[in-house]
Amino acid sequence: MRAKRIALVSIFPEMFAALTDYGITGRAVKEGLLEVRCWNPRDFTSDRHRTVDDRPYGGGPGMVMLPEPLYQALGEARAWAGEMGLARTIYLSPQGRPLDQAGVEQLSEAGNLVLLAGRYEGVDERIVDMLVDEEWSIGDYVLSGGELAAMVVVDAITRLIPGALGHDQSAVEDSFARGLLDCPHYTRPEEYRGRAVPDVLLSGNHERIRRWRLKQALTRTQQRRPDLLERLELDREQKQLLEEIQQEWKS
Ligand SMILES: Nc1nonc1C(=O)NC1CCNCC1
Repeated sequence: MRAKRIALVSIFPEMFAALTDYGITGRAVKEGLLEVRCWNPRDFTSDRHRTVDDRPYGGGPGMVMLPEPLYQALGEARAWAGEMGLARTIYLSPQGRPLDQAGVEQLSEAGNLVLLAGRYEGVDERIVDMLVDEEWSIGDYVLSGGELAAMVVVDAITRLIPGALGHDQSAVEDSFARGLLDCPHYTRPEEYRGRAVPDVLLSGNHERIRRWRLKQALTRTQQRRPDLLERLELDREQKQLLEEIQQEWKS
C-alpha cells in the first residue's frame, strides 16, 4: 500500500520530530506507512533577515504572516503531496471546523494532505482564499502556533492507517471510534496501595469482561458527556446496559 503523504508548512520544522521520532507515528514513518515532510516559509524569503511576517493593515496588535513565502512553500508542498492526484490543503485555526473522530475519519479518507501551521496573529487571508481547501480547529482555545494542532491531526489520522497500530490493538476498538468514552484500565499489581483490580477483569471470562467494559464506557459517557450519547444510535445491548445503569442510579 502506498505511503500516506502529509506535507507540513511551518517556520518551526524541528517541532515535527515529535511525530517522526516517537511512538506509533514514528513507527509508521519507519515502516513506510506514512511520509511526513516540512516546508519552511523562511526558505522562500529573499531578504537578509528571512522575514516571514509584517504588521497588520488597519493596525492592531501582533504580526501577520506574509503571503509570498507561504505561497511558494505551499506550492512546493502541494506538488509533493499531490503527486498522486489532488492533495487537500488544510489550515489549522480556531476559526476552523471543530475536529472530532468523525472529522479525523473524513480527513483520513481524503488521501494526501497539506497542513498549514500558522504563527503570529495568523496568515494573510488571501493565502486562505487562494490555496486553503478547509480550515479545521482542534479546540476552542488559542495556541501560539498551528504546529501542535497539525501534529494532533497527523497523530489521529495515522492511527487509522491499516497496520499502523500494533497487531494487538485496533482503532475500531477505540471507544471514541464507537462514540463512547473509554473504560477504566488496570495492570499489575493486582493490589496496589490497598486498591484491588475489579474481580471481573481477573475472571478470564472474556464475554463478562467485554460487557463490563462496555457498561463502564456507557456509565462514564452518561455521567461526563451525555451530549455524546444523544448523538449515538445505541444498539440493543447498549440500550439494555444503559437501562441497567439508570436503574442502579435510582436505587
Ligand atoms: N485552536 C486551534 N486549532 O487549530 N489551531 C489553533 C490555534 O489556536 N492556532 C493559533 C491561533 C493564533 N495564531 C497562532 C495559531
